[in-house]
Amino acid sequence: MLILARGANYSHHYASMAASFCPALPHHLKPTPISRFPKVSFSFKVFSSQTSADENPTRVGFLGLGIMGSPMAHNLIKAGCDVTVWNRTKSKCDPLIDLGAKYKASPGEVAASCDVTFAMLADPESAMVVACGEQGAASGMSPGKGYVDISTVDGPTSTLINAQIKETGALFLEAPVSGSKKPAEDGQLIFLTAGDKSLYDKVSSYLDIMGKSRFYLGDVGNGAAMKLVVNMIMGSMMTSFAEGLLLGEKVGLDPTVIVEVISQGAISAPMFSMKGPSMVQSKYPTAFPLKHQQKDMRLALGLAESVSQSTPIAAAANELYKVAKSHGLSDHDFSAVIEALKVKIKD
Ligand SMILES: NC(=O)C1=CN([C@@H]2O[C@H](COP(=O)(O)OP(=O)(O)OC[C@H]3O[C@@H](n4cnc5c(N)ncnc54)[C@H](OP(=O)(O)O)[C@@H]3O)[C@@H](O)[C@H]2O)C=CC1
Ligand SMILES: O=CCCC(=O)O
Repeated sequence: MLILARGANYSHHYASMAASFCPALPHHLKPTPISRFPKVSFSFKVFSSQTSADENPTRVGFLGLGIMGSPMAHNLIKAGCDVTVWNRTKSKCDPLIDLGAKYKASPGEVAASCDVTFAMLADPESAMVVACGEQGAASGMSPGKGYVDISTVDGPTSTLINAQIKETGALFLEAPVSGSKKPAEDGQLIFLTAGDKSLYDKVSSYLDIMGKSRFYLGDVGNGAAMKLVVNMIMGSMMTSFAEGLLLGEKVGLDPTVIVEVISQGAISAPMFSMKGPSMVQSKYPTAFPLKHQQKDMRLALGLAESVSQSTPIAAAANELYKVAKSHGLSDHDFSAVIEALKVKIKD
């Protein structure tokens, strides 16, 4: 029997379910008060009252162990899941192997040895090659298995990967996340999923280990679109914030006070409060690399183009990210875009 429930009301039930097949759930994943989950959610969380440990996948693959993938895989291992990892740069697997993860030498071998495989890759190109390239995950897929791509990519890329995975008889779910390095470490990500509903149901307990909420959005492409819309807004907000800080400073205001004033008013946002103090000191410790934010602006502009939607603010913001990249700031946090506005034009 399927039970449909508003997310907030059934958090205890979810944690119990996760606990049922990931025995060593850490304290924060044990059944918790409902305050851990959003009070209002426009999505329904869906689960089956008949779900049991036996019906759930028990061997989990994880491909791509960068800033996000490493802590996400770490949380699965900490929760007692049977995790097999792969990363292009093998050394990034070592800390997880030390924690008990298994290792395979290619995405295809991971997929062949696991029931469900998650992938967290940099961009459309790497997501494609890891899923569909030689020795890619698709080469190890077969009926009964599932592939969950968490990377931020565009809808057309996701659709191509879906088609390749489906040809093997396996299921596909796109599941990009909102939330950055710290939420990934804390298991507080927001999953924006679309694709095979039965795979969504099958992996929901894993999503609940890595995240605080999840949305099922229907057909493949909707998760990617939601993620790109959110990140387009975020990228434009950051450039606007940077402009304001620099303008304020130039007219003699203390930028630290500007950050404080903003934090108390209608435009307060966690992003401004978290990143503002370090931006004021021209420090950009990387949580979300600037090159990925620029990639997301580019993909969002492509999405807008595909439906003839005007997005002039995002287009202008994208130019600043491009300038910042050309100044060698790709691997800094995306808040380093402020440096693009400090660049002096030579006489
Ligand atoms: N950081 C953040 O705050 C967030 C990021 N995202 C999105 O998540 C994804 C991952 O982000 P993040 O972890 O920050 O990025 P990182 O740059 O830290 O990690 C990228 C991963 O992709 C792998 N990779 C890159 N190119 C290739 C390739 N050609 N073949 C195989 N593997 C490749 C890297 O392997 P290697 O280690 O060998 O380089 C690494 O595992 C991106 O799509 C990003 O937009 C989403 C939400 C938040
Ligand atoms: O894609 C990156 C998102 C970063 C965030 O949501 O803080």
